[in-house]
Amino acid sequence: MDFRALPKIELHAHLSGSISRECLHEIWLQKKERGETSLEDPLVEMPAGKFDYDLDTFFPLFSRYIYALCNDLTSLIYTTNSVLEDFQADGVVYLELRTTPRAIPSANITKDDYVQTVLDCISNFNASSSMKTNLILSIDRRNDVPTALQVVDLAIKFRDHGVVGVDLCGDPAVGDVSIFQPAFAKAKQKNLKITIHFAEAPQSSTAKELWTLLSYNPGRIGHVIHVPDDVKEEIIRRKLGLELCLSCNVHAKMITGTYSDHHFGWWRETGCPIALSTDDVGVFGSTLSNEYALIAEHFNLDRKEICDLARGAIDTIFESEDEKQRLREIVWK
Ligand SMILES: CNc1ncnc2c1ncn2[C@@H]1O[C@H](COP(=O)(O)O)[C@@H](O)[C@H]1O
Repeated sequence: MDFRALPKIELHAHLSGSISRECLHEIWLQKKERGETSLEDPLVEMPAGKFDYDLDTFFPLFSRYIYALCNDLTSLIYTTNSVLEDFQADGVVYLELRTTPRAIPSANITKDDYVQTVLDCISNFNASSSMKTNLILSIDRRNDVPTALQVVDLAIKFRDHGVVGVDLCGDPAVGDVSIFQPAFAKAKQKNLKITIHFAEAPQSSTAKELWTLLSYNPGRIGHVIHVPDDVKEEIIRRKLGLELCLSCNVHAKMITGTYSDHHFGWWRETGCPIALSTDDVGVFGSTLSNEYALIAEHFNLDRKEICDLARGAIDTIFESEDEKQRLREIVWK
């Protein structure tokens, strides 16, 4: 089966984590030539073939390196366009990209400018391509309440310009998620969709945390690894959309075992819509077409089952019935 040609839906991709190493290298070369960076070459910092980032080494990669390199308007535009091109080249027909609004004071960029710039790239790309992209704004678990509310306010401000929802992401070892209640309540009240990183690591999977997150009424949840039985029952009862990221979970050792041990096998039987997703293709190196190939190989899915899986994700997109209909016509049966 040609997994690249298979029309696919990607619902869990972090913008900064989706930038290819080649793209980071190009940015670095340009800055180096202009004497604007003392950072190490991305191809040395993140060597080709190295994907074994775990949760301890993964998050600092952004705060210490990728954000330091992509720190002006030119690099934000260049990397966003490159990410969009990469998803389209991989056969993605509908993309929900997510990003954490980031102010870059050294370049005079506010969070508002950041979101506006990413949306401009998306809107230009949408106008000239068959792939449709929407944006989700992420709250980071490290945020305080005012910062989280600011993310929701930006999502409200830009909702008619391509923002469809808000996300909760970031290092699962950090933060108390119960403080975000006002932010998610406001998002819900304004009819924004909600997706949440859910039970990613044992320390972020206490009953208290998971029931608190479910009380925010997410339409989808991501990763969904360390889930106790009563919470599983509730997820199935609500038929929540599940964003499952196979290679990320294996490379980062977030699951025990390997591909064939992934909880995709368990959730598959539950009737919850599943969107196979890449999470951070720039870091973990597995495109969405490769994720489908891995699922087919390790769970023995035939062509019809793969097409059904790809089609199933349509039900859980944060978009209109018209867009769902467009996708139902182009995703293979
Ligand atoms: C293991 N998977 C994950 N779990 C939790 N948060 C993740 C993540 N992968 C990425 N991020 C979040 O997304 C940011 C980078 O993209 P943006 O700058 O927002 O575009 C990271 O800093 C992290 O907060």
